Amino acid sequence: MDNLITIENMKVFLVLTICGSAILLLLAKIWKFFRMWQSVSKIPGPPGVPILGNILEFVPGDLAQNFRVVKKFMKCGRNVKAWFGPFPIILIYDKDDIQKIIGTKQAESRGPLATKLLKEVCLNGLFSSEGNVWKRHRKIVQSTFHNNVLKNFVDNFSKNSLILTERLKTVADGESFDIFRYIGDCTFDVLFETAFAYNMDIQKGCNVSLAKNILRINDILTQRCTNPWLLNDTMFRLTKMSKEFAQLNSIMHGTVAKLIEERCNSFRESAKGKLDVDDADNMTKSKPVLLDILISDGQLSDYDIRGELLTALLAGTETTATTCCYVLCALSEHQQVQEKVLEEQRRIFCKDFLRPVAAEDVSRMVYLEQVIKETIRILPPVIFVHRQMDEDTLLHDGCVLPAGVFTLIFTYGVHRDPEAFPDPDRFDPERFSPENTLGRHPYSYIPFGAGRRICVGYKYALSEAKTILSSILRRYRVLETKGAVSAVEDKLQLGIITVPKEGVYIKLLPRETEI
Ligand code: HEM
Repeated sequence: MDNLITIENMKVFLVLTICGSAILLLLAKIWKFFRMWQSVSKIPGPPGVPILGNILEFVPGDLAQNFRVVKKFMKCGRNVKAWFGPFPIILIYDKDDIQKIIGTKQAESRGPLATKLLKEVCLNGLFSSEGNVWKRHRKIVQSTFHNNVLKNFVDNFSKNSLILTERLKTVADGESFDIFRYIGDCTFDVLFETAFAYNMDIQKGCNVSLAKNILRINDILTQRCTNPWLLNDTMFRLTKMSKEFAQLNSIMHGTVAKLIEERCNSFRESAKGKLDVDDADNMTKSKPVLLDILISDGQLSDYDIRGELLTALLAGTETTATTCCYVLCALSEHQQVQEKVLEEQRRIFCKDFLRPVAAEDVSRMVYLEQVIKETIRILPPVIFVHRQMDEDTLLHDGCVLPAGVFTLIFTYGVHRDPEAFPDPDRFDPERFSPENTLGRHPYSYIPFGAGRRICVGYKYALSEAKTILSSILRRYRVLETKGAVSAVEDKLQLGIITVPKEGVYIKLLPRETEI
């Protein structure tokens, strides 16, 4: 009997303990949510409806409309909150707060959501890794983008740009056409050659489906990132897109793994030693591609190398193509700027005006670089830099950004700050002249992000964009289109990359036909 009572008591005790712990856990969660809610509520934001918050303002699938909605939110303050049901999103535009958020050591994390979404494609690549894995990879990958390596790539940028200018002959008749398709193919060929030493020849009509796959993967990732329902794995698995994504991803991984294996075998057979990127002479002689340096470094497994190169494919093709398209669009509206770019090109190329771009030419294209910088101030190819803080952060207005909250630094808004850029809607490349750049707040211009996770490929991107644009502009004149920039701006998409779904339309004429 005594035993029975003890067992009964034990059962009751156990049930009470479990229930008590569950209640305590629930109370702790409610308390944490309440504290977060209290802090977030003090941040200005658009009025929402009870429970759903601002979710109804967004139209699923209409990324251009959603971009307009976020632009409207900017009117609420320098930092803005929006509620997606019980989940807040904080949009940060204030440059001092950005400095606190991405300029600090604890701001290395893009958070679990972004990491999870990108991991399937990018594995442990820089985009989707965190903590010590990211630190180790960043050091290695950064060395592959050394100046001694990049300067060898200009010949490749130039070779592919010349193929591009040949292709443009068929459409340069003064009629409007979508330039994105042409430049996009060029940036794919460039990346496959400079990363894998593999000639995809997408511009010549080969492997076109591979390029399409990569664009579609980016597109599906964008849809998931911007549609709260699709962020959930179970909901996503119920869609047709999920199967398509798995199929495309597996094809892309298979192709990239094969390219890596082939290059690894030939590299290891040739028994080349470790490539020292600081040794300029050796780099000029051996002309390594990104993959060679990763293999020779020996610290990353083939699996990790695959992740890094897939990341480069995703991060470094559409972004650079978009940049070039936006510049051509800006030049179509600002003819006097186009003329000034051409004057610089005449000074650099003189009598041999149509020769290929060489590495030394790129650093002399100072005004073209100003034009690129001003274009991606007004039309940034990547509009968000995403972070999730480990600790609470005090913002400039006394509000608190709670740890763990989904935080988006809205590049588009940052670049329209009249304190840093007076009359911010006006296109003026002089803003980036050496004198005018002096003293500007370091976090007021962030097309490539900032801080420890700043874009690892930004010098590569600028050098490639200058080569492509120089090759086009010396052969073709971009015809005037009034209001071209605002037409593109109106169709920018709220996605990973902003390029309008319908493309970027310009009109070209060969320069030799000009009177
Ligand atoms: C104009 C073209 C480009 C733009 C506008 C751009 C923009 C960006 C931005 C905004 C970020 C996020 C930075 C942050 O979180 O602070 C980023 C990250 C990154 N970009 Fe780029 N990018 C461009 C070209 C490239 C190219 C050509 C490559 C490589 C070939 C590349 C590779 C990467 C990688 C690997 C990261 C992740 C860095 C990390 O988390 O450590 N990007 N880029």
